[in-house]
Amino acid sequence: MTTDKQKDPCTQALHSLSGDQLKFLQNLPKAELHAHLNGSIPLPCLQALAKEHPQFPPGSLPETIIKGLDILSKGFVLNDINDFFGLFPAIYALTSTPKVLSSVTRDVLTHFLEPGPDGSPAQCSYMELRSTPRMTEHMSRQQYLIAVLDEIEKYPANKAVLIVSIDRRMSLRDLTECVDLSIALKEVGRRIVGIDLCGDPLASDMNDFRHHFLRAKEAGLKITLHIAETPKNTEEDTLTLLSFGPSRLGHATFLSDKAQDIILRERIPIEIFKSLEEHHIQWFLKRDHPIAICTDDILPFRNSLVGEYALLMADPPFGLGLTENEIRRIAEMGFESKF
Ligand SMILES: CNc1ncnc2c1ncn2[C@@H]1O[C@H](COP(=O)(O)O)[C@@H](O)[C@H]1O
Repeated sequence: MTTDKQKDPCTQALHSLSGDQLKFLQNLPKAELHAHLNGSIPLPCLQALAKEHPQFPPGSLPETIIKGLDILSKGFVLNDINDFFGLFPAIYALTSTPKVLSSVTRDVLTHFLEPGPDGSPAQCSYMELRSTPRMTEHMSRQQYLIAVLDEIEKYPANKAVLIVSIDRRMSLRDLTECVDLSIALKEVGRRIVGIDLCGDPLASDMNDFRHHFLRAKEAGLKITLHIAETPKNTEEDTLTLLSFGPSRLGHATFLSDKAQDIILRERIPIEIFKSLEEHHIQWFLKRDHPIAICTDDILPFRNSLVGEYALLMADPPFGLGLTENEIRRIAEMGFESKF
């Protein structure tokens, strides 16, 4: 019988490595450029939070949270992107106050930037954490951003920075507020380096968002965009997003020839998650195009940055069987693509 754990591609790849190979990957300096805060909370931290949540005394957890935690603890399998977005209301119900948000931000930064509980080296030495400012009954979007920034800024600037995510499902009013806040906080010296576009890949007409992304760019913020994430994303949508002048792209999986030409010509680095998108990593590598290996959401996907690198190193069928030199070069590309 195979367990869920054995089926997970990162775990399989890690298990297939020799001790020396694992050590090489653990000690390799790595940058994490694409991790969503609420998708990156280590599962045990979220479970502990549900147990001792100030808002939910024992026995009073709402059904949606219980169900969401159950799916996350069994391991989520990505078949339909809408099932994926359906997981977040349960997580959000647990991270709706500034205090809890600070605590989960600390947990995420600890997971990535501090040595592991078994004494293994930190997953990475530089992290661009991203998150969508969320207004709840307990906090404004500004309070949200300040809670996250206060934790990030406990680390030196060469270790941790924030990218503000804009959700494609946002109203223009909320989008305006998020961009205004990002610019204002950057201007007073807070550590926001860029703006991201995320959320349901098919929502909204991106022509309506262009003006706000250009405003952010003019204020010195870099732009990264989730782009061509599903086969249903149209060429028109992809070309509209490319017209924003992004400095990096997330996923970029289902590209038309025209979009590919622009991305290759402008050498726009791609943030890649191999466990999800095995087929196209080789395509970019063959063309010597800059990529950055990232985790995206370790909470539902049960991956890790070292696990993603193990997928590069492990021999087929568990990985791509790349050499140490090739992997070292890929890790360097991550640092070269930082904001
Ligand atoms: C699988 N790939 C993906 N594609 C698009 N958007 C994604 C995503 N993974 C995560 N998010 C976005 O990040 C939010 C959670 O983190 P924050 O609340 O911002 O910290 C999700 O609600 C979703 O909008």
